[in-house]
Amino acid sequence: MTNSKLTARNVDVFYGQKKAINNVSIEIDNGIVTAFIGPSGCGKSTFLRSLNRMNDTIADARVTGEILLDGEDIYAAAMDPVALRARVGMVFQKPNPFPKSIYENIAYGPRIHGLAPAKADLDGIIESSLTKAGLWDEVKDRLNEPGTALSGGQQQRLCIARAIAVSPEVILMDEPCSALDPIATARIEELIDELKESFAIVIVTHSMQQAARVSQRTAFFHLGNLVEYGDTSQIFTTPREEKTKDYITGRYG
Ligand SMILES: Nc1ncnc2c1ncn2[C@@H]1O[C@H](COP(=O)(O)OP(=O)(O)OP(=O)(O)O)[C@@H](O)[C@H]1O
Repeated sequence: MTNSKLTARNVDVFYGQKKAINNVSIEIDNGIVTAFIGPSGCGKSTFLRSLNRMNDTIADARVTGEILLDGEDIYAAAMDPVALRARVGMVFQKPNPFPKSIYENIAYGPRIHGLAPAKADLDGIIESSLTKAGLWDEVKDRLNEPGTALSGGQQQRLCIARAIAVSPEVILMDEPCSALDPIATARIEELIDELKESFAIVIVTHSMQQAARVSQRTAFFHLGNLVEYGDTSQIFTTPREEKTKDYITGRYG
């Protein structure tokens, strides 16, 4: 019955003594885009990072509760965080290609994860990842040029191609369009819509218009709490909670 890819149960996240996420439980489904919205500082990015253990890289961050990927506890001792982050990939706010060629940006992941034993396999992964990210036609004749020489929107699509290259199951996107102009933003939004067929996608966004455009389900966070979670159309037309209503009508945030 359930199509749940990620399940969080009673998750708290602390930075030192400070609790940034309070008792969040949520199911994130396959085949759709889930948006996290809420005012600045409400914990959207913190919670997103707990879904692939990116918080492990922050010295005083601590996660309690349970997060399951296909029923498997991602915080279990047996879970390798590097392998986990290939399964649950991430795209950041600012495009961050490696200072290497377009080709090498994408080749890195498949190489370290042993996905491409021969050069032909790697070439195939590079082409298919760039194609899925909607960038192949623009870069196929310049794969040896630096990734950093691309436009901002192209760099972000390169970062999406890099995430796709290791065949993830989930892609987490933390405000992936905030550094992009409206045309590049529209291109990424179209891409997100196509990618949801193959991956569960979670996007943090400050833009309610963007959440309404790209997502099928929306989670509204406030002061570290998950206030309301439901179908995007319901959240934006008939929110159950007063706080959600205040936020979506622009009363605060
Ligand atoms: N590395 C950190 N160390 C200590 N506190 C942090 C750290 N990162 C975030 N916080 C705090 O945790 C809370 C949640 O921050 P977070 O960045 O997750 O919110 P957000 O909703 O994503 O905000 P924004 O929309 O502004 O990006 C805030 O009070 C923030 O100051």
